[in-house]
This record gives sequence, C-alpha cells and structure tokens, in this order.
Amino acid sequence: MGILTLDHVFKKYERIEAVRDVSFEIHEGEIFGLLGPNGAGKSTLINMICGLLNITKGDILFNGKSVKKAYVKTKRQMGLVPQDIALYGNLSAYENVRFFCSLYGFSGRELDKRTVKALEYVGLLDRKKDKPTTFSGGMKRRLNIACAIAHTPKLIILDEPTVGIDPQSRNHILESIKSLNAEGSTIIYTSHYMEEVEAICSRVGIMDHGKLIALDTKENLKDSIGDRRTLIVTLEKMDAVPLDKLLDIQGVQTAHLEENGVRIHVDRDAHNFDQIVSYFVSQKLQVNNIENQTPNLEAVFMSLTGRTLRD
Ligand SMILES: Nc1ncnc2c1ncn2[C@@H]1O[C@H](COP(=O)(O)OP(=O)(O)OP(=O)(O)O)[C@@H](O)[C@H]1O
Repeated sequence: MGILTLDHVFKKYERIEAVRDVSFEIHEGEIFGLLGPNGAGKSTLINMICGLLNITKGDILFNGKSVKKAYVKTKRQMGLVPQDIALYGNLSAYENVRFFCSLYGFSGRELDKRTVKALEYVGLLDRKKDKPTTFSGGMKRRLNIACAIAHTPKLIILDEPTVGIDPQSRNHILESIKSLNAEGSTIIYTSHYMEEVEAICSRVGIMDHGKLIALDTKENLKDSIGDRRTLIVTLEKMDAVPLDKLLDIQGVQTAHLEENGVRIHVDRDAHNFDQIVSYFVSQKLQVNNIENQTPNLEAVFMSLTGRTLRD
C-alpha cells in the first residue's frame, strides 16, 4: 500500500468543481510531481491532503488513515510548504523555524538542534539572526521550507515553491528536496514548471481542469508521445500565418501559433523538413530558427490537451 491514497476525490467550491474524481497512490520514498497549469486544482488537492480543506466526496488515506479525522499523530508526519509564504516578520529566521517546530511538540536542546539542521538544509544558517523582512523572495521561500521540515515529516508537500524566485534559490531548493528525499522523506512537488518536475521527480501526475489526465513515470509519459517530434519554427514577423496548408504536408500532425512562430508536431520518421521551410518561404515569412525538440513533459501536456502549460 502507498503512503498516501486518494480515492475518488472531489472538491466543489460554491460554483466551481475544482477537483473531479481524482484517484492515485503515492509510494513511500518517491518524489512525485504534480504538474498542471494555473487553476488545474493542484493547491486544492494539496490542501485536502493536509486536512486544510474539507473533501466534498471521496477520501484520502495517509498511512491507511483518513485525513478527514483529526489524528494529530498522523498529521505530525506531514510537512506542507504552502504556496503563500507564511512567516512571522517580527521574529528572526531562527525564531521562525523554532516556533513552527515547537508546534510539533519539540523543546529544549532537541528543538535547537532541529532548528539549526533545517536552516542548514536551506542554506540560511548564516542569516539565522536576521528577520525575513530583510530577505529576498527566494530566501523567504527557503525559510518557509525550513519551517515545514524541521520536524522531519515522513511526507513533505511543496506547493509551487519556486514561483517568482532567482535561479540560485531555485537550484538550492531543488537540491534540498533531493537531499530530504535521500534521507527518507517522501515528496509531493507541485509545479507548472515542467523543467523542475523533469529534473527531480520520478513519477508524474498531470492535472487539468480538476482532473488527473495522466499518471506514470516521466519516461513512460514521454514514450507515450514517442510517435512524434516537435518543430519550433521562429519567424521574423507574425503578420499572417495560415496554418491549414501546413497540415496538408505529409507527416504534419498539428500546428499551433506561438508568440514568435509556430509549433508543429510531425511524425517521428517524417522527412518533411524541406517542405515545411518551403511553405514558409512561399508565404513570404522569414524563418529565423527551427528547433527540433525531443519529447518532454510540456509536449506530453500539449499532446493531451492541445495547449501549453502556460497558456
Ligand atoms: N477558495 C476558493 N473559492 C472558490 N474557488 C476557488 C477557491 N480556491 C480555488 N478556487 C478555484 O478552483 C480552481 C482550482 O484552483 P487551484 O488553486 O486549486 O489550482 P492550482 O492548480 O493550484 O493553480 P495555481 O497554480 O494557480 O494555484 C480554480 O478555478 C480556482 O479559481
């Protein structure tokens, strides 16, 4: 049995059905990626897992016990890094972590030891005396993570922890997640950045409009669209780009306009490069670049929904 089981979970807000019949299992020891565009229902699902939101229908079991019941001991084994940063501005970094960890029943030397370790994990020990109000966005996010992990939870859930931060903090966060996992924590990582999910997760669930539309290892997901390649054609100007004639070229499966050009899916073995270039030339559209992409999770999402993750 998995560490976490979602069994036909629904969530209905007043008017919106944000989560619709989602079922899956999280295996102990894995880094599971929950990928989906804004509004897909990821945060709603996460908040139900942590018991912060009521489940409209269905159930979620953590270590075999329903999260609907307030089993304090069970809940202590979860750590949530929420999307919105939750820190006390008038406390130092050290005091913030210490406070959150104390809520889990730790005190004295053990509490201090855990506080130091968590700050070390996120690379903020040298700033322990400073208040978060003096921190950059990335440092605040790292401190937020330290507060959620100091009690060494078995399951750590991170809800888009890298939104709007600098690349250095982002790398730091991704590395800390890998280390926490190597030390035994199971991780759920939600994001709409497919590069991050590809970099650290082993299995991936893809959500869209409240539904789980795919779940597998990232390799299997990419293999599932292995019958095609993606060409990204960058154009000098985007005046008028008729796509219908492109679809007449043998081996072209789909074509979508993007900000600076056209994204074209072609059969994996198609030899239609010349015809595609000739088509743009015939339309008097100057081609600045053509990128031949190997399948990634963005392509999987595109293949399932016809949209990009950031539409
Ligand atoms: N408290 C709420 N009341 C009503 N509707 C809500 C509430 N919270 C979320 N929603 C709606 O539920 C849907 C799913 O939102 P949710 O925040 O779970 O998505 P998400 O995948 O986490 O997206 P994001 O990355 O933007 O947070 C959206 O349509 C959103 O507008």
